[in-house]
Amino acid sequence: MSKKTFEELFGELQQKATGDPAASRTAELVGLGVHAIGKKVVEEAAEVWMAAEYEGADRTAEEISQLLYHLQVMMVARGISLDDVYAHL
Ligand SMILES: N=c1c2ncn([C@@H]3O[C@H](COP(=O)(O)OP(=O)(O)OP(=O)(O)O)[C@@H](O)[C@H]3O)c2ncn1[C@@H]1O[C@H](COP(=O)(O)O)[C@@H](O)[C@H]1O
Repeated sequence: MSKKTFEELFGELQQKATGDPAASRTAELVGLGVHAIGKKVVEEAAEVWMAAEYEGADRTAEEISQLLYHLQVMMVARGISLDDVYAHL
């Protein structure tokens, strides 16, 4: 199992965003744009909901990680920093 913090993943995604879309899912998604990323955010949010209602904690945690990943990709695509988000927490 890989372990990284929310902040470490965000730094990695910022680096990957300008890389080769064939080699990086992040670069591919950023290239596809906000509309495509938004659809993934909604899809992953629904999967979190379904896992939480009908599956175990491990599956729910996995879906939450995928939702957080796609939210971070949206942040990178829109030029939103961690501090921009933390300012609202
Ligand atoms: N944490 C993630 C991560 N979570 C989810 N995903 C992507 O989200 C997908 C999960 O969504 P789905 O279950 O809907 O999969 P899918 O149906 O195949 O997706 P679609 O092709 O239909 O959109 C995975 O297959 C990955 O493509 C992630 N892709 C990358 N990361 C991390 O991001 C970093 C950079 O990754 P790259 O940009 O790929 O180098 C690395 O540390 C990765 O571990």
